[in-house]
Amino acid sequence: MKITVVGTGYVGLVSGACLADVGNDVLCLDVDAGKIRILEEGGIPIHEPGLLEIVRRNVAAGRLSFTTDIERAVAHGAVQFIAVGTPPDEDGSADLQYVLAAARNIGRYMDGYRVIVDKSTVPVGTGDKVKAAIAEELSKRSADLPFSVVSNPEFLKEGAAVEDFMRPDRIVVGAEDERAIESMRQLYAPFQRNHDKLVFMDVRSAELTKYAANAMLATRISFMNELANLAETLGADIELVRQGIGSDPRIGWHFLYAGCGYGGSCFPKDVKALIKTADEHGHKLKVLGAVEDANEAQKHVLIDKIVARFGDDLSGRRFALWGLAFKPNTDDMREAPSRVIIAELFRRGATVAAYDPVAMDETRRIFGDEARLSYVDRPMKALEEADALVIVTEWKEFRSPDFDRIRGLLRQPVLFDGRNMYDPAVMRESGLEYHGIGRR
Ligand SMILES: NC(=O)C1=CN([C@@H]2O[C@H](COP(=O)(O)OP(=O)(O)OC[C@H]3O[C@@H](n4cnc5c(N)ncnc54)[C@H](O)[C@@H]3O)[C@@H](O)[C@H]2O)C=CC1
Ligand SMILES: O=C(O)[C@H]1O[C@H](OP(=O)(O)OP(=O)(O)OC[C@H]2O[C@@H](n3ccc(=O)[nH]c3=O)[C@H](O)[C@@H]2O)[C@H](O)[C@@H](O)[C@@H]1O
Repeated sequence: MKITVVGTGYVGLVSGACLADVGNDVLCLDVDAGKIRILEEGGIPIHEPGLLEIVRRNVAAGRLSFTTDIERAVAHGAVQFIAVGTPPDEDGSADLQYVLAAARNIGRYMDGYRVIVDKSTVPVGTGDKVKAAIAEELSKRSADLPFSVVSNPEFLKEGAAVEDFMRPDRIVVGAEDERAIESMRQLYAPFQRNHDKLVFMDVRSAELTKYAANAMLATRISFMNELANLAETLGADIELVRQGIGSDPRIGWHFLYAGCGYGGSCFPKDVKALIKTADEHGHKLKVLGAVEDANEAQKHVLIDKIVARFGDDLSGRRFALWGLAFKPNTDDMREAPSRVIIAELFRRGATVAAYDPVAMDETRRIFGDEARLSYVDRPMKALEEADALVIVTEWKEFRSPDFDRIRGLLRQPVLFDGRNMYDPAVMRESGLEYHGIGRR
């Protein structure tokens, strides 16, 4: 099938590469010429495990190419995926300018039937706006061409995006005409060979399904974070509580880890956007409001612990920080808890020596020439002359460090673990003063 993907970010590039990998002829369009240049030179603009190999393989096979030429991109695909950003506007609502610009471009240049598939996360009703934008462009040039608008929200996780796209739990499709339903069935056939994963519904329900999924996951995390803080006060251990409830299949094991708050490009913005949509329609989503507040507070939990241990004035103190990205296996720093922690340490006069396997360049871009922040190329180097170690992201390489060395290198053997990576009993035996989230 000939497919165009508009937007070569996390979702667009992964979708385009994976759709090419099953034999489709995919053209990816981006307005960011810098990104297209990187792709044309054989690189990828993001860190995503497995993605570079799949991109190179399909480019070499002639099934995947890149362009900034809008007209060519619209001419190429019978199916046009829209996978552009929907960042939060000032009031928390999703900013649809990129989605609607992509839709207008399609309306401006299409020359025959097109299925326009929205993969961006968009508020309920956006399908209608996309339809209207395309129709308006068609009418401007008096073209009477048929098209269908489909909602096909994406559920991939950064850091596991290729695997998630290739082996989805479900494929949600909001489509309201037979021609579009048939196209989507054909397109996704290679991804559901062992059982039917396609869930068809109307466009509005599909749009809401995406927000419901992210909001539910964010709710679980905030719930566990609040319980962790309570457990700590009560002398209980949240990790044991997690094991005690996760085995109930009605609750399940996933997304029950307490930590120093959720970040990333989606949970924070999607929770806000859903609250805003509800507000606009006279509904107050009380639970989600609390989920958001709890998460904002949770991003300060490590700072509260540091202040309780070292005092509010941290001038002259230096902290080693392991993990900058909002989660492991990505260089994405959007809404990363590390940003709040670094800023709060600076505010109190401290300096930071940071290590992250892949997100240091991105951090440099954000903090610029900041003298109080230094970067090291190995985790242990961060510990030299540091008053304590603060772990913010649970990269695999932090799982089993040499604790004796950590104790030996730090000025004081204090460890703040924002992701509950270690067993407090083992830490005590190692002579480290351990501060986890909700541990005893
Ligand atoms: N990042 C993630 O893990 C997931 C994101 N989503 C959703 O998917 C959407 C895209 O997210 P990301 O891939 O993270 O965004 P991103 O910001 O990484 O990439 C978006 C890309 O679209 C390009 N773009 C903007 N306007 C364009 C236009 N008119 N024509 C062509 N290209 C254009 C930008 O230059 C950029 O490269 C968002 O709505 C997001 O909520 C959904 C599931 C997972
Ligand atoms: O819409 C999206 O963009 C995506 O958002 C999330 O994916 P992502 O943000 O890439 O990463 P997650 O693994 O969900 O982690 C999000 C945040 O929650 C935190 N988290 C996750 C799980 C957990 O148990 N505890 C916890 O604090 C992580 O540290 C991270 O900061 C969803 O998991 C995807 O299904 C969805 O497609």
